[in-house]
Amino acid sequence: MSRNDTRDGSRSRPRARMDAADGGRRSGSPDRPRAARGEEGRDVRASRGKDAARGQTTARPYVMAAARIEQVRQVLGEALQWKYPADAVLSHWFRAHANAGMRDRGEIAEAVFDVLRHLRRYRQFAEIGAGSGTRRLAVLGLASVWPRETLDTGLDEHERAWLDHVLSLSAAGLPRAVRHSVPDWLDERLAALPDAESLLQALNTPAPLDLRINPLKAERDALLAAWADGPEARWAARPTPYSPWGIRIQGRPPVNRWGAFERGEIEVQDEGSQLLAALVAPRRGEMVIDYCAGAGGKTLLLGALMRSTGRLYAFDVSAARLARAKPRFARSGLSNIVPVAIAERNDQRVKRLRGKAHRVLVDAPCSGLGTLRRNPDLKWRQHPESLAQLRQTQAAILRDAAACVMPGGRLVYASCSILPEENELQVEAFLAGHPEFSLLDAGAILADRDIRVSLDGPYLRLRPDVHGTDGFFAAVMERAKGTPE
Ligand SMILES: C[S@@+](CC[C@H](N)C(=O)[O-])C[C@H]1O[C@@H](n2cnc3c(N)ncnc32)[C@H](O)[C@@H]1O
Repeated sequence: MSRNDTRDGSRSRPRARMDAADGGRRSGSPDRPRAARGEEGRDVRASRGKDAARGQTTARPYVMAAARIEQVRQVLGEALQWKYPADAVLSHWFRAHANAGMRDRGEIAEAVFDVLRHLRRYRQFAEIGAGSGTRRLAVLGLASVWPRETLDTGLDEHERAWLDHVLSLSAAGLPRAVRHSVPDWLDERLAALPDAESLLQALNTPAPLDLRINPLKAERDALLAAWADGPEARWAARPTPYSPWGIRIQGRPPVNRWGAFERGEIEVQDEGSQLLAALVAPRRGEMVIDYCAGAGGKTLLLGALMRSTGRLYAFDVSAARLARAKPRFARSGLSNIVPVAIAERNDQRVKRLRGKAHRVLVDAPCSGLGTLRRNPDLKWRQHPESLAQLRQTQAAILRDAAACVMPGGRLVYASCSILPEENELQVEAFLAGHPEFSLLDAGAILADRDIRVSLDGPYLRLRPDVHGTDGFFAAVMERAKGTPE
């Protein structure tokens, strides 16, 4: 990892969550690197549950628990500097510690992400007590991963007393921003949303792993039936509630080593992202532009919905991200995708497509705050100034992308943010300046595909507490027929 590069491709301090949308960002191209998600190992939580159910504790010698606390402390020491996304820090650490086994990686990643999720509350706890605060954070993170008996073997008697004390404290009396561990500026914004408390709680709960079948190569029921009789059965795969292509599994299996993944029959993708492609509703033979294609998460489903016909441009300013999409495109069997690395403004290839596309998707670079279940560090890495910068970028991209839509064609603006300033307010400002576009009802478009999502108004607004997906927003706009390009 170069010291100047962040996951979102920006330099130095991250400005945006560029690719947060798919359960994986970094999650195929999962949301988070495999190692960081602990995918290579057993499911730590499931395994812990089994131990607990048997009334056993995992007998690890002192040296093992002490070493693990130190490992988590080291990773936290780097991650809490906020120079890089947490998953990049973990990947880097794992590369430097190649002897760390699969279970080690899973436990370290889980403890680190737990700390990032509850950082503000844990920091209050860590203030009480002596010694390294980062070590105490590591202990709190591991307390969510290990049985207490195991953890105690790595602690001295003062630490044990401290842990007894902080674990006995009730969070009920704490201010909401501390209780749910969010910065004040974010708490203020989220407070303006309906049911803020339940949203905050859901954003702090780790997400399940969502997969998507490739409709060109697989059929969901057949795949689920095959898995029910195979080694995959332990992951309790089941259909997602809304997406006709989605499969939800419990735990973190090494999906990218499964035959179905290698054959291009499945991808990792949050159900919300899948619904977004359904909303674009591309048809066979059309010309479609995925304007911010990134590593191709949505492009893949769009291409499959077009049955690999027509032309699907995958644009992005980041050639590196498009390069990461190429193996996914190859696995998928799609032959209608044309990846193009474009310039940020005034790109000649974009200009040549003025007024020509049936559908244009803008999956905008955004704060990614709808994906906090998977990327809890984003709430500490974003700030009001970075949001202001993002808003300008989003508005500029929307304007440029809109010019490519043909009269009678559709423009879909989407983000994996839950903040109105990146969503509804962007769309309203765009519509105010572009009277040739009008808003369509997202729920009705999904209903045409037999996807029934309860929505309040014309937008697709998904929330983890209501829909069980990451937080997503999308607006569908249609360009009036007969309007000049
Ligand atoms: C949210 S991510 C896209 C995720 C992707 N659609 C997926 O499903 O995997 C936003 C993307 O916008 C790209 N981007 C940023 N500025 C852009 C611009 N001016 N034009 C096109 N793409 C841009 C970023 O490089 C990033 O890959």
